[in-house]
Amino acid sequence: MPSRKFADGEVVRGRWPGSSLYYEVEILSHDSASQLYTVKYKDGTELELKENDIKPLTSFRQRKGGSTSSSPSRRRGSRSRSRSRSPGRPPKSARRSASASHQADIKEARREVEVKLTPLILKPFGNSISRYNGEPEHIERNDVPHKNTQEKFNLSQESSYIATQYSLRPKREEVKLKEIDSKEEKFVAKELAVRTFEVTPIRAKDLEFGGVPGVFLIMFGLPVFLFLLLLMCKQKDPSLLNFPPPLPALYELWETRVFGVYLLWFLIQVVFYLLPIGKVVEGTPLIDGRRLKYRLNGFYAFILTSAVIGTSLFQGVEFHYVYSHFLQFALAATVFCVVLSVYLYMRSLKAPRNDLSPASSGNAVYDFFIGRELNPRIGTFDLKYFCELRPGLIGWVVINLVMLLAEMKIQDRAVPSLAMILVNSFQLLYVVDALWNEEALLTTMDIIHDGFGFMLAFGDLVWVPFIYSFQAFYLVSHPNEVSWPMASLIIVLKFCGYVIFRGANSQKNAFRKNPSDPKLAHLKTIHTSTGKNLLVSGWWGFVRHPNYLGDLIMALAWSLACGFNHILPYFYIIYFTMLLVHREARDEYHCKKKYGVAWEKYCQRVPYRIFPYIY
Ligand SMILES: NC(=O)c1ccc[n+]([C@@H]2O[C@H](COP(=O)([O-])OP(=O)(O)OC[C@H]3O[C@@H](n4cnc5c(N)ncnc54)[C@H](OP(=O)(O)O)[C@@H]3O)[C@@H](O)[C@H]2O)c1
Ligand SMILES: CC(C)CCC[C@@H](C)[C@H]1CC[C@H]2C3=C(CC[C@]12C)[C@@]1(C)CC[C@H](O)C(C)(C)[C@@H]1CC3
Repeated sequence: MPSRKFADGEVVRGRWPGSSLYYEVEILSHDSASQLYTVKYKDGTELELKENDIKPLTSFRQRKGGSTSSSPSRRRGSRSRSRSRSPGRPPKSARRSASASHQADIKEARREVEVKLTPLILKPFGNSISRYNGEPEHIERNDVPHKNTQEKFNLSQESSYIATQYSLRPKREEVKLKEIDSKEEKFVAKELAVRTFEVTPIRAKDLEFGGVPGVFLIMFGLPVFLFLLLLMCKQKDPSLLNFPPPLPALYELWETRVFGVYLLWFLIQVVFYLLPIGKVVEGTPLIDGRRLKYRLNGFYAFILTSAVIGTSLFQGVEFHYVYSHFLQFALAATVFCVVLSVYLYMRSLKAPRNDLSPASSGNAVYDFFIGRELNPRIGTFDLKYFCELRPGLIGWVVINLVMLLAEMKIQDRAVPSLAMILVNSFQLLYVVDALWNEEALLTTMDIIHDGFGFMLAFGDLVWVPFIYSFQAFYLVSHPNEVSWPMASLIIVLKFCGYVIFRGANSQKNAFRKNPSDPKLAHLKTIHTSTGKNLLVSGWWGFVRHPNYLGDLIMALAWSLACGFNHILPYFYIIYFTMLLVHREARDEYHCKKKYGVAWEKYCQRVPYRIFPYIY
């Protein structure tokens, strides 16, 4: 008898751990001692699978959807099909009485659900794009004309029949999980009944950020607020009780030369981004199953930028110009961002529907803000991805350096103050960490969910460089002498925050990359109907957003370095708390939609969102 059933190089279907879904995999090798196959999924993930969890491709193709098997797993599969078929379909009476156009809408809606859910079935990381909490393989597809899609459907239906558990959990947890599963099925059925037509047309959606009035206010209010804050900070006594300084007229702040310098900076970053160095990776699957490619060279861009800045300093380039024209630079960046946002909105009008962001609504003002197109690209140049990490984030570090030099010049110091050194090095660490872990950006809400519009353009290109450098800007004109014991406490605080922030982010990223990573074997998970599991121990069992907690602790350390004379340097932590609390609520909303009852279970087990025992 042969000791192995599948040969190296053979393409088969392998079960995705923790789920009953099968994906195409290639057999890489077989270990005769452990009887495990090493297989490679299409997204590059390599896992070890038991023979039982591997099926030949043919076994999927030959079977028909309407199996009559009476095995428990099959019974479950067929039950689910008939269950989900009815809620996904409008009631018969409604269908009979519906007008032709309504029928067309329904067909369109079904097609949409189909298109959105297809990648969920075939790609292990596919569910992040779904706005829909359902077991996709059970959706009725009678209206789908595409042969391949039908094939995929048969395949995925088949996959749901095979419910042998590839378990990463202790056996007793299985019973609990089955309970969750059955609750989820009911939840899914209910949700389907309510939402089949609601999820499809983007116009029938809840708007975030206070809807149209909210985003209108943000778009006009934030730039004004930014200039007020910078002007206040330049005052000798920047107390909040003082009357806010008058805003200068725009033409007084406009300098074409400054705008030229800003454009030059932007172009340098474009050139660095286009350099063919660094690994190319695939992002999460899009609505149509495509995966965009991204080159990870942010860290190289940072090294090259440092070399350019170092050389310019050595050549005697006057960096003080940036400090003395700081407001002019902020205006140049704002103008650039407005032009960019208009361009993004205009081009999005021609974008195919599949390329639109799940956050877009059909309302022009709202979409201008949130971004209509999900991944606007010029050729391979990804505008959102580029702006998120390059000109603004690296610009923030350069501005901090400008402030450090300005402090030495204005305060006539031979060396920068300890406070300035702390702020500069803490924030440098933060930016380098983001660039080093660039790949993690691909799974953030910004890349997966939000479009590229005014919100991210302004956030990335104006808010980050000019507000996140605010503490360094403050220290230039408001010196703060930090004692060494105080500095030590602040360093410890920053270190604790960093450990939590990095530990949580790395743990989640590693788990999402390879759920059966042996290093994570000690962690408990909750099964979800999407095939992806949720961590319920480790950092993610402490609070539901441990990475936000770490981020906030670090932010506090940055502010503390500026002393207690004014509240201005604490603006960042106040704003950041609001941003993350709001972001957490948005993420929670999306996760609830995605994971349904499993998410509720997670919330029960991990009751606090960000701050243990507080919130
Ligand atoms: N400095 C700033 O201004 C700023 C602003 C925003 C964010 N950040 C930082 O950026 C980093 C990324 O933040 P983010 O807002 O994109 O969100 P995030 O917390 O990294 O990601 C949220 C996603 O993680 C997954 N997830 C949630 N709970 C999980 C669990 N228990 N087990 C496994 N996966 C789970 C879910 O997605 P899936 O299940 O689909 O994978 C969820 O949508 C954070 O460290 C944050 O502090 C910084
Ligand atoms: C209305 C506006 C003021 C909202 C502005 C929000 C932006 C400032 C943030 C939205 C997403 C944020 C983000 C980072 C910085 C701030 C935002 C652009 C980030 C680049 C910071 C470093 C992290 O490591 C990160 C790369 C994960 C992160 C991504 C999200």
